[in-house]
Amino acid sequence: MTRPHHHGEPHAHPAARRVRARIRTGTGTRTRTRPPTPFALAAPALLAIAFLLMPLLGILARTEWAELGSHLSSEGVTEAVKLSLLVSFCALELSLVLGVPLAWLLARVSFPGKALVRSLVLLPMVLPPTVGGVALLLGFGRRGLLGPWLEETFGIVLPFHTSGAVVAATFVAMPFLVISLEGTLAGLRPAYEETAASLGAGPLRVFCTVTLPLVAPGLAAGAALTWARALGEFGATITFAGNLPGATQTLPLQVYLLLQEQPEAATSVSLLLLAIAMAVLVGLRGRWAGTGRSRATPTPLLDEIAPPPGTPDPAGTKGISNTGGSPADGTTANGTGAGVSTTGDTSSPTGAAGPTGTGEPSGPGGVGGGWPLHARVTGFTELTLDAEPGTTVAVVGPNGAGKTTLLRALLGLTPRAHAELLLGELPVGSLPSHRRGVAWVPQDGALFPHLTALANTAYGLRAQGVRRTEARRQAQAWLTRLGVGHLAHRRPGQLSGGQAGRVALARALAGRPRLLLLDEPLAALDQTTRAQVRHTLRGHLAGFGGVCLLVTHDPVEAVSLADRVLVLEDGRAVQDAPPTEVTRHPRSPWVARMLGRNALAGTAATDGTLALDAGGSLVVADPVGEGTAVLAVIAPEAVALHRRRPHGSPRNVWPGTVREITAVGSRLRVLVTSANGPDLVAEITTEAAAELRLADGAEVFTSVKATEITLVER
Ligand SMILES: Nc1ncnc2c1ncn2[C@@H]1O[C@H](COP(=O)(O)OP(=O)(O)OP(=O)(O)O)[C@@H](O)[C@H]1O
Repeated sequence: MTRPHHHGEPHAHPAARRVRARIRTGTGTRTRTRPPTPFALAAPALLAIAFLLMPLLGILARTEWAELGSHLSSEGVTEAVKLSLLVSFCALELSLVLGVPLAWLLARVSFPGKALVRSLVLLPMVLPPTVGGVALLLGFGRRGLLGPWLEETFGIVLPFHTSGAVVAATFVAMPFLVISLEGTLAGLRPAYEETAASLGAGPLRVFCTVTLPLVAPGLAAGAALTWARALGEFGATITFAGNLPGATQTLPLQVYLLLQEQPEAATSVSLLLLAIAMAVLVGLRGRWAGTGRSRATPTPLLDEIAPPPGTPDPAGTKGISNTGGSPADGTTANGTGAGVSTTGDTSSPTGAAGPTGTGEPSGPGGVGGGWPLHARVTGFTELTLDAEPGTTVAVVGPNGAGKTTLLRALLGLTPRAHAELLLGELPVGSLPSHRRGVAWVPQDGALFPHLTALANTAYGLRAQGVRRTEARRQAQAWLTRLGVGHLAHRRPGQLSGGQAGRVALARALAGRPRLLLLDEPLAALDQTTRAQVRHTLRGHLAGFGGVCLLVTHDPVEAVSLADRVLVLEDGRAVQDAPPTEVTRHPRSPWVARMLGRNALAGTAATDGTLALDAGGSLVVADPVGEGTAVLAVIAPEAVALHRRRPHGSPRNVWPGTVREITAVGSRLRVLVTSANGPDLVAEITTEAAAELRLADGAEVFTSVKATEITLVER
């Protein structure tokens, strides 16, 4: 073998060996040769490391280890330690109280001057702390802007008081918390919070039960860093709060003092602060600035099979993950509440109780007790939609047609379209999303990763004020009904995609919505599984008493699950009809093709033929009025293929080339493109294909009988 080998060459240059990186891959470890590091970069980089290391080594070298104990236990130092702990923890608390809402504001709310506010947050990080101290004096000092008012109204004098040290430490340390948390919040998938709102949770509840637990690891990292920074604060403290033993003389100030009187003791205290700072940094391992790290990997919805090996951990358990958060149970907040309210409530989705009034999962025909839908949507998507209770409407259309925009408009989650929405007698279009009673199951389910399947399912009921035990009982019943009752205590990360999908559906239905929005519930499934799950889903939808809108790209799903198919194109409804009607008379080339039909757009000509928009003409059996714009729909089975030009009755015949052959069950679909005629898909038997010796690139003729062409007015 002549290939140069990389392992263990006896004569390889050591430097060359050094620059080889071992790369871990899914299948093992392989070596790759990196370009050598330029000396001009490596040398100053090493110098920088030495520069940073030297002072630390200095402390270690000069520490009198034998005296360390006595230095650290001296009265002044222990007093300073206590004070430092008090000040740093108070500063952390204040930073949390003020900084968490500020981070949320920066991450979630658009307002003018946001960039300026962000700069203001960052300012204490770059400002010399002594300048910060001066600024604090001028703001909160006795002769500052706010100082006299604080003193007169509350009797608070910050300088020379421990509270002053807390203010100084908060001023310099809080930015670390805000920046860290803002990054984590910005990386959180909005689907979790949006789904929580669609289940009836108000913004504060969503923040406390979904947002905070999901960003807990990022928050903890930011808090640790903030605390460490507050503990080490010196410049602003001494300038603003003074150096008063027992009141404001914290550890860093003590170090400064000791340096003049007792340098060895100063070294010992410095070592203590250094050890604490190092411990915090090692504990965080660079996690604090982790923008976007708290993303949980979405799980495919309604997938019956386990995710394939190598699928990223759905719980997002690596790095700063969502699962590391405190297990805030979505069912613990909120007190007694309204329970299941019934009539007259125009603002709460709890009006949608089941006919039994118990909110118990009911059999087919009864979850919502019947909520007809009337929606008038304006904006990017423009349409009017009316549907009787229990109707499932499949929303189909090409990419970018406005399907998601329609769903988000009905949820009140997009400024791009507005929906006047009437559910039963209730106008909900002007209500915030959590008060509409519109449940949404996004494509990946968006189960809250920090809650069990049971708590996920109970979430909507709890948000609507149902008591904890009752909510859990109903949630368990829903899970059981959807065949996942035995998985109630598992977290989403421990569920297969299909199981997670069922839980997501149970969660949406348990919240007793008046309108159910499903976004491609079967998209992630393989064909066989899809058929099984479609059957199950049909059963569950039959039991839903509201209207269900189901976005799909799958024609079989649209036709088999829905009572109506709404075809969207460019934000407009081009057809809204029962599946049989859409299949027989598709009103747009796109939907015809989606349903496996050939669709040729054209205009009726004087001689009874059809002038095709793409060029050429078509002989039809039943001509329509001259000038009428129509769509000629041709089933693939009606397209015949020939090796030689067919003779005989007047037929539509075009020469073409075979471009693609795909198997559909036991038959073959053949795409034939033509320079002088339309591109057509023909469906033929495998025997016929063999007889014609069809292969990619084969020259053939396509023919269509005039009687096989259905004309649909456009
Ligand atoms: N936030 C946004 N700002 C501006 N344009 C947007 C925004 N979201 C979507 N669009 C645009 O609006 C149109 C409709 O988008 P929408 O997501 O509703 O389509 P869709 O039918 O759901 O498509 P797909 O099948 O690809 O999911 C697209 O042209 C899209 O580029």
